[in-house]
Amino acid sequence: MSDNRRSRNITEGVARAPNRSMYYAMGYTESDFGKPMIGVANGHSTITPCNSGLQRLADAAVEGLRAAGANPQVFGTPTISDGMAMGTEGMKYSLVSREVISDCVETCVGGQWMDGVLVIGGCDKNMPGGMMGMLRANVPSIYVYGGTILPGRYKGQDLNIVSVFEAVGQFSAGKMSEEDFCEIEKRAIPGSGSCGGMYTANTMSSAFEALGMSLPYSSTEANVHEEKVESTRRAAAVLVEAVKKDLKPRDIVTRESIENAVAVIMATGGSTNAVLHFLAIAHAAGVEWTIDDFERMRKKVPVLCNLKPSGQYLAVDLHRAGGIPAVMKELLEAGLLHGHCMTITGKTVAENLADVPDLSPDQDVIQPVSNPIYAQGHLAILKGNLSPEGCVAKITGLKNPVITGPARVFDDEQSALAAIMAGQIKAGDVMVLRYLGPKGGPGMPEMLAPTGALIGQGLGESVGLITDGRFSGGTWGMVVGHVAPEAYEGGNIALVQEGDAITIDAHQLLLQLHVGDEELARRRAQWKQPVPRYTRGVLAKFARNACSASSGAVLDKFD
Ligand SMILES: CC[C@H](C)C(=O)C(=O)O
Ligand SMILES: [Mg+2]
Repeated sequence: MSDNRRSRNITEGVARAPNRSMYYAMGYTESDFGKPMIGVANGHSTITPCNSGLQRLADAAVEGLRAAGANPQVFGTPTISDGMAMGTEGMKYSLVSREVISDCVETCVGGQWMDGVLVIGGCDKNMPGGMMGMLRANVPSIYVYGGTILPGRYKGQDLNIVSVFEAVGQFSAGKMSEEDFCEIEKRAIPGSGSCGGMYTANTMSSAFEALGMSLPYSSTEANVHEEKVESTRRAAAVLVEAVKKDLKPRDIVTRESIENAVAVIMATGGSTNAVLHFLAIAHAAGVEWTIDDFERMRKKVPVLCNLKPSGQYLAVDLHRAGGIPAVMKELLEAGLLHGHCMTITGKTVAENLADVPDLSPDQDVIQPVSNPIYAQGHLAILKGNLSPEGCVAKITGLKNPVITGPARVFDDEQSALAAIMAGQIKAGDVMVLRYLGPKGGPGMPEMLAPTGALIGQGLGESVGLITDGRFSGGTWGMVVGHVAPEAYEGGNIALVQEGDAITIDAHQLLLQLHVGDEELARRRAQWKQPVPRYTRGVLAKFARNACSASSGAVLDKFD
């Protein structure tokens, strides 16, 4: 703690008297100035069930920091709810909130000259935003995930948020009664906690545990369970030890620990958003990492976990089966993790995993590496004339891994969803949803509403969908996101016309528009960049400063 704000020596200490006086107003006593000042970034919010159960975790963090001899300084971080914003104009603020949260953490830690920070978050963007802020501030930090939600129940079936999105398609296709549709809506979300499948929130929390920035087992605990409160108290004590050792985030987040995180993302079948967020996290950490690194990792890491959206189980089932340590132990023993990487516990990955038991034969959530669900990872980077910078698709478990079909072009999400609901999209079509990228959306919204409706209508395996927007972690099927360059920047996706033939090829990792270069040149000569949808405020700032999705859609990429 090289901070003369707390020293009493007569030269530096005197000048800091006004700073210290402010602390006395907060109940500090003179002896407190010898203790570390540690921030608690509290994501509690009654905006969404993902964050409505965080206050008791913030309280536990404060108790744990005080008990470990530190001064806790609580500040708030905002959130929006992806589930509530999905399919509305509000979803354009989702990725923007990642930047707002990272700026908030960086600003408070830097502005208050904190010695460490414990960040608590729940909904999707809270995790990457918090991690980016911790890496920019680079004081000893720990991430505390708010915890996953328990399943809802109806007619003997587990329910979660994606059940409702898919019910929209089922009901619109006449495959579900109105009574069932209404009951599923009311029962799917039983209380506080983040969306229960291996969707974006659980993907990022699990990845942070593998990265070494969260406590072992903590990423799959349920928000409502007491163990979540207990692990938060432990996280506070671990952080105070890290402050004493000056163990900083950039000592932990390295190219090799990011490989560990991506290996776990592949093994658990995680969200496509992890590609965008880990490009941004690597940028914040100053670590060299490109979109092609995901393809390198996909080829060598198998899918081991049977988890929703395309699998059977939820994060609470993964926790019961051994959690992320059980997955990491399988990968480490197969030589697919770097065991020497340092973690926030002060131990290496291998040391943290030393006492993890073997997989129980009584569970079928986690497969051994010797008998994986899929031999290679599911998150693939596709390229071709529609996305020369690379784009993202989940390619495992597809009945039709190659589709060539006529383009059905939409310049906004709402008209695409309306066409699906009206039965105007047929098997074999390739939907093109564009002007939804970081700049064009703006804000690169997630497309769970149309992809969920396609699944519900039974078209998930026969209709392709490509977009310069993003997908929710609940999306699966023949879908390709993060197409770059985006339409607003004049990418070839902007030149697609209704009926053009498009191929999505999961074997060749190809996204190709079958239109000749001369015709494309003719169309480009006639193309004009549309007027920006927002000219003031956060969406205008994001649109002006966001870089390509193929580099993480960050706002501070100036090189
Ligand atoms: C499942 C949907 C969830 C709300 C989400 O947005 C994500 O996982 O990205
Ligand atoms: Mg989301």
